[in-house]
This record gives sequence, C-alpha cells and structure tokens, in this order.
Amino acid sequence: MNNKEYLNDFNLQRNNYIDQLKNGQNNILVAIRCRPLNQREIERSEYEAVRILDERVVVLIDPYYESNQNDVLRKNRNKEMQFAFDYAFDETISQTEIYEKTSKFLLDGVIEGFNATVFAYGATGAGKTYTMVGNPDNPGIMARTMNQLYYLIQENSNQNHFIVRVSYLEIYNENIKDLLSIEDKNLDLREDPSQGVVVAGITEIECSSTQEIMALLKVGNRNRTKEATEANEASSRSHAVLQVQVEIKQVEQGPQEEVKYAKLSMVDLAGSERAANTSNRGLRMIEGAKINQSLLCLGNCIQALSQIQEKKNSNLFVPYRGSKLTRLLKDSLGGNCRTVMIANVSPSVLTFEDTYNTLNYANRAKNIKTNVVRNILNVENHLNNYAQIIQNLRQENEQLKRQLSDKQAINLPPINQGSDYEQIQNESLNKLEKIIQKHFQLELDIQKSQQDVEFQIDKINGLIFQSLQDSTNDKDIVKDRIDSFKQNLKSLMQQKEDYTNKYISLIDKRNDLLTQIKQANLSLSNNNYIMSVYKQAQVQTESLEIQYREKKSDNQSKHKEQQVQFLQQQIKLRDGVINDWKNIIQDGKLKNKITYKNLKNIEDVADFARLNHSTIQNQSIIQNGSPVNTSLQHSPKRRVQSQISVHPKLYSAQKQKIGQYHLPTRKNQLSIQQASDTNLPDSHSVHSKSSKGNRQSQNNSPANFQPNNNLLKARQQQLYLQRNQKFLKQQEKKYFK
Ligand SMILES: Nc1ncnc2c1ncn2[C@@H]1O[C@H](COP(=O)(O)OP(=O)(O)OP(=O)(O)O)[C@@H](O)[C@H]1O
Repeated sequence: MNNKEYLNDFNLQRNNYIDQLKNGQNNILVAIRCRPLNQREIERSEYEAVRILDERVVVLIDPYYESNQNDVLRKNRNKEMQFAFDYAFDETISQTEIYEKTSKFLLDGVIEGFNATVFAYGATGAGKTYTMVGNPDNPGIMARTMNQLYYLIQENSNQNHFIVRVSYLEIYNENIKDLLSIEDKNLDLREDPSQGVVVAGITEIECSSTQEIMALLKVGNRNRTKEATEANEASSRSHAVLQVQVEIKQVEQGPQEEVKYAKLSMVDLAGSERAANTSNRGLRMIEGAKINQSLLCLGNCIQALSQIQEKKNSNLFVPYRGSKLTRLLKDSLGGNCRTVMIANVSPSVLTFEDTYNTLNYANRAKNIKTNVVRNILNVENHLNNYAQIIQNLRQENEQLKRQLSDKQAINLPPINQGSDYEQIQNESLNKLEKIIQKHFQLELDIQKSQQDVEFQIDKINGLIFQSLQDSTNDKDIVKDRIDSFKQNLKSLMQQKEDYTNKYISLIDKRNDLLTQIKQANLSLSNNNYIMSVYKQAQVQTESLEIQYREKKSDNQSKHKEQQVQFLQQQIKLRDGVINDWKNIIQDGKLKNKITYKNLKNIEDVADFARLNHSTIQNQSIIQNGSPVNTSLQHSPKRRVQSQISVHPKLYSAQKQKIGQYHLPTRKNQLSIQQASDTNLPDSHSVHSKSSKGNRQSQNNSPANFQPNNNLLKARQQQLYLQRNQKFLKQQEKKYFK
C-alpha cells in the first residue's frame, strides 16, 4: 500500500468510526492538538519535541534520553515514542477545523435526545482554554457548538419545540461554584429521579442565541479561579463546565406527549501538570493534587464505562463518587452519551514530561474502545499499583546499592592510599539518604496525625447531630453535652490547622531537599540512586493520602445521607404544619370559630420553629466544621435564609408566634379573672415572670386549663377566640393574600 492509499484507507476507517459513534456503537473520540511555540519559548530558543504525522500519529522525542540512560524510571522508554489517535492536529489547525472535525457531529445526536460531552485535557499552558473558549476573534468549541445547536433548532422548528437552558460552573479544590452568580458560595450535587444529576441552586439561563451564550461565557470566565503559572500567566486552576440542557417537544403532539431531554457538557479541565512538579509549592501543590485526583478518577470512569459497553455487563462498578467532576458528569459519560476528548500539548522540549503524561492519558482513553480485555482500573487497583511501584522501586534500590558496593569493591583504592573522592561521595550519599528518610517519615507522621484529628472532628460532628435530635433527655442536659462537644471541636479545629500548616511547610521543604541533592555533586549512579530513594518515599506518602481521601469520602457520604434523612423528616413536618395552619385560617374565616384542636396546632408551629432552631445550629456546626454562635438573637434572618429551606416569612411568623404564645400572661389571666368574676383555683394562680416562665406558661396552654365551671370555660374560650381570630386574620392578610 503506498502512502496515499494508506491515508485514504485510514480516513475511511475514521469516518466509519465516527458513524459508529453516531449510532451509539462506540462512545469516545480522542484527538490531540499541539499548539505553536509561543513568543517566550521562541525567544528562549526552545526547540520542538513533538511531531505530528498524517493527522493521526504523534511522535514524541525524549530530549533527556542520552543523559538519562541510567535512570531507572526511564528504563523502558525509547528516544522516539509514537502514539496513534483518531485525530492528531499540529499547530496549523484552525479553530473552525478542529470544531468541525471533532465536535460538530455531536449536535445531530443532541437534538435527538442523546447526551454529549466534550472535554479538553492537558497541562498548564497547553491550550485547553483556547480550544474550548477561544477569544472573540477566534471563538472556541463552546461558542461554535452553541451556534450550530441554534442553527439546527431553527431548521427543526417545524417538527419540534426546543427549550435551551445554560449553566456555567467551576469545580475548584472539590468545591462547586456558580460562575454566573455573584454569590460566592459552594453548591451541592443532587440526584434527581427525573433530571439526573443536578447542581442545587445553580443559575440556569434560557438562551436563544449564540451572542447571549458568548456574553455568559465572558461573565463566567471573569469569575473563574485563575493564577499565574510558569507556563501561563492566566492559568485556570479549576475545571469549568458549560452545561446545556435541551428540552425537545414535538409540535404536533399525539395523545401521549413525548418530551426528550439531552444534556450537552463542555468542559475545560484544570491543568494536568504533575502535582509534584518541583516549581509547585505549598497550596499550589495541594491544589494540583486535587486536580490530579479528579483527573485520575475521570480516566477510571471512562475506562470502566467502556468495559460495561463492551462486556454488556451493566453491573460493573464505575467510581463516579471519587470526585465532584465525575459525579457531575455521571449522566454525561457513557450510557447514551458520546464523548470527545481533546488532549492539548505544547511542542516545547521543556514540557516534555507533561506532554508524555498527556499522551499516555489520552492513549489510555483511546484504548478503551479497542482493548476489550483490560481490567477495570478502580481506586483499589490504583492503590495496588502504588504498592507495586513501591515494591519495584525497592528492588531497584537494592540492585543499585549492590552495583555501587561492587563498583566500590573493584574500583576503590584503600582509603589510606587513594583520593578521598569516593569516600566523600559515600558520606554525602549516606547523609542525604538519612535526611530524605527523616523528612518523609515526618510527612507521614504529620499526615497520620492530621487524619486522626479529621476523623475525630467527623465523629464529634456526628455526636452533635445525634444530640440535636435527642428528644428523650432533658434539654439542659442535651445543651451541656453539646457545649462540651463544641469545646472539643474547637480545640480539634485548632490542631487541624496546626497540622495543615506543618504539612504545607514540609511540602515546601521537598524543594530544599532536591536542591541539597543537586548541590551534593554526586556521581551519575549515586545521583540516580538517591533520586530513586526520594521517589520511593514520595510515592509512599502520596499513596497514604489517596487511601485516606477515599476512606473519608466514604464516611462523608454516609454522614450526608443521615442529614438528608433528617431534613426530609423536617420538610414533612413543615408541610403538615403549613397545612394545619391554612386550615386554621380557613376555619377562622369561614366558620368564625377556633377550637382547642386548632390551638394545639399552633403549638405544633412553635415546636416546629424550635426544631428549626436546632437544625440551624446543627447545620452551622456541620457545614462550617467549627462551633459557631447560633443563638436566635444573632442575625437569625441571614442564617435562616442561607442555611435552611424554610421560607423566611414563615420562619419569622413562627418566631413571632412563639413570642406571642406564652399563654396566658399575667395580663390575660387578670382579664380572664375579671371577666369570669370567679377566682381561679390555686393550681392556676398567676405566675410571676421567672426564669422558669417559659416552661410554666407552656403548662398553662389552653389545652391544660381546667376551669371549675362552665361559665368560666365559655368566657375563656370566647377570649381566646377573639384574640386568636385577630392574630390569624393578621397572618392571613400577611402571607396568604
Ligand atoms: N492553538 C493555539 N494557537 C495560538 N495560541 C494558542 C494556541 N493554544 C494556546 N494558545 C495560547 O497559549 C496560551 C495558553 O493557552 P491556554 O490558556 O488555552 O492554556 P490552558 O491549557 O488553558 O492553561 P491552564 O491550564 O494554565 O489554564 C494563551 O495565551 C493562548 O492564547
């Protein structure tokens, strides 16, 4: 086959593959995009380590191949590495072309009700945002896709009605933020039986043109978390997700109305550069670890989904819960969804490692559709991999040690005879090895203590939550118990902060270690050996962190479920109370009559408000992870609005009601006495306002009155009736008209 025939054949295969994607037989298309060298790279005379051939093959040249022949971690690499993808684009590809080749075909499925996802992957500065968002002169995939969507909607408007709703959010450090809202709060994910995964409280905007979308993107991108990195002055440190919900209804509906929904997700992922990159320090490193965790989880989900598709076994586990990103995209990956991954790389020789990692990640995604016999790579396997890596590194260490001692035995002149170069080298090596081991042991110790404290905090939060629901014990006892928990919590929070600071400063010190190694001027083999010791220790620490995060996220989901159950009970109670209340008002209006039963209902309202107060306390403690002052006197309105789903008007009405519902007051009782001309029995004599006032007045609630004659009873009823009728009328006027 000559070159031209080969190319034609390949293009044919690719078109077939895209047809299969459209038919749902395959579900992922993987493309590579290599950007041009930028001005700074050209000025620094950096050369290109990436070559693209035939819009399909990527050749990566290892610039360190010669100098690192002995590096154990590069042992299995070649100088030139080749990867093949569905598409590989060099720097000459235009924004229009890349959109047309990779994403345009998805829209036909979307208006038929199929979900679709496009995401851009790659290290910082590789061109993800340029590919997805672009700029006003050269818009990226997001705007072009929306343009085509509106075009198709117009073309199909004779058969179908379409409603398009758009939301734009970012996931930063595992927190979800609405990019279209000025409120800076974290949002929660919920699974809705009819709508699938939804972000509670997200701004959804009905859009009808590309211009509107572009305006939204502009606003959203301004709100996105950005920092300068070495490679990109305005590096996006978060995953940005533009989600478009399309509702499709037939214009001419038959007896059974058919409504289809499709979700189109376009994701500009955060940079995949290595978390342990030596120039990443402190918080940036932790941020990087979070990004890597979610990208790893995304890879695992894609892989597991492909297994399900190929083995036709829907019972296989997909680790969606491993990160917010994958939870959000749960119904936008696999299933009836078509996925396009565009892996962006820089051609610069200096970003060789990141490019290599990106190509490997993309290659893994690509293998999904061809390699049927791969194992599912879930978190557990990932941890096993770590164990294997550590084991391999240990063996290599031993081997290197042996080589060194053999070499010394053969080459070293006796100490008293020859140069002391080798002796100095040995001493430095031993010293460095001890320093590295001591450093990482310290990291491990701090990590463990930090984890212990976090588990204790979770435990205490759970106990507070339980206590708040405790209705069997005396309120004062419960309050004392909660106060002591809060005290504990406060000191644990302080400990947690101290450990976090210590951990961050230790991570910073890793750079000092690397500088020390560099400055020791070790021979090549000694340097390799010590770097291998360093990497082994680092891998061990990171694996512990992943194990812990996994365990913690499990605990958290259990805890959240408990909370949800409790809040559901409350909502039920609230609905019951609102209903009763409406009935009371209705009764008052229609029959001009209030009964004891109704008055009992008002007590329910008061109980409910008290319960809410507990919940507010509970929510504040659980959500903030630290004790806060939650007394009702301290800005209740703001807290109620932000933390509980009770309508603020209803809440303040309830609060007002508790205030009014210490019946009977001294004044009321006196007037009852005057009205009845009869002395109340001793057991009901007037109470002075004391600290026990509230409890006493509860005992005096109307249901507990025992008047000694019918006349008194009738007059009391009459008075209650008048007063409550007035009150209920006010309420009715205020909230129900
Ligand atoms: N194909 C391209 N052609 C021309 N310029 C490009 C191309 N790709 C990226 N650039 C430029 O390179 C710079 C970095 O690109 P971009 O911000 O898209 O990177 P990124 O991968 O999103 O980085 P980060 O993860 O740090 O946000 C930008 O100035 C962008 O305009």
